[in-house]
Amino acid sequence: MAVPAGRSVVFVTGNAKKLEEPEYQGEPDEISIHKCKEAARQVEGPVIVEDTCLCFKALGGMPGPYIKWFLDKLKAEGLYKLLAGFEDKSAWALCTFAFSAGKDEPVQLFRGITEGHIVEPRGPRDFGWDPCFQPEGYDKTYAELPKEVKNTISHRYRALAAMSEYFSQTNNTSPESKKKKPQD
Ligand SMILES: O=c1nc[nH]c2c1ncn2[C@H]1C[C@H](O)[C@@H](COP(=O)(O)OP(=O)(O)OP(=O)(O)O)O1
Ligand SMILES: [Mg+2]
Repeated sequence: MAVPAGRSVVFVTGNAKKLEEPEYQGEPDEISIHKCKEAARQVEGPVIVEDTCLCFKALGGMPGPYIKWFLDKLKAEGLYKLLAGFEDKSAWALCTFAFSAGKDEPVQLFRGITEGHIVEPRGPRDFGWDPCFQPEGYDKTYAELPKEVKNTISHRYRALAAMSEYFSQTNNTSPESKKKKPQD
């Protein structure tokens, strides 16, 4: 039976988790902005959120922000197999930090990208898609690289560096921090 024109359909559930569950969809920037605004609204104060995408060149950037669900269903092996029909195995990891000083304040984005290739999974399975991502210039996957190395080249490190650069500049321009700045 059709829904009469102009009437909306009410989703009835006693389970709040079902309403919370859907993750935002869209372009990575949009998702981060939305996620950050929602967090600032709920926290009613300054917030930082982060979103990570894994983008396959041959698939026009997909799975991108949907990587969590692809990984959940396909595991690292399946992500590699997804590219079986393509010669181009290149990919990039994108990390976006989003900061807002509070609800009704603008959202500032900080991005970090690491280029690489999708390979047959190698190394420990303790973090997400690390076993199937091999960063450019290395013959090891993120999972095989020591954490100290991953942490100097990763998408997240680069986004974090951009964010700390922003905050150090902001602090340097405030009169308070100028006073505290050590003499050089
Ligand atoms: O460096 C990484 N190396 C390997 N895997 C990674 C990395 N960073 C995130 N990941 C995984 C976690 C999740 O399966 C997906 C991103 O999803 P993403 O929405 O950003 O994270 P999430 O939903 O787990 O946490 P949040 O509550 O902050 O959204 O990629
Ligand atoms: Mg998420």
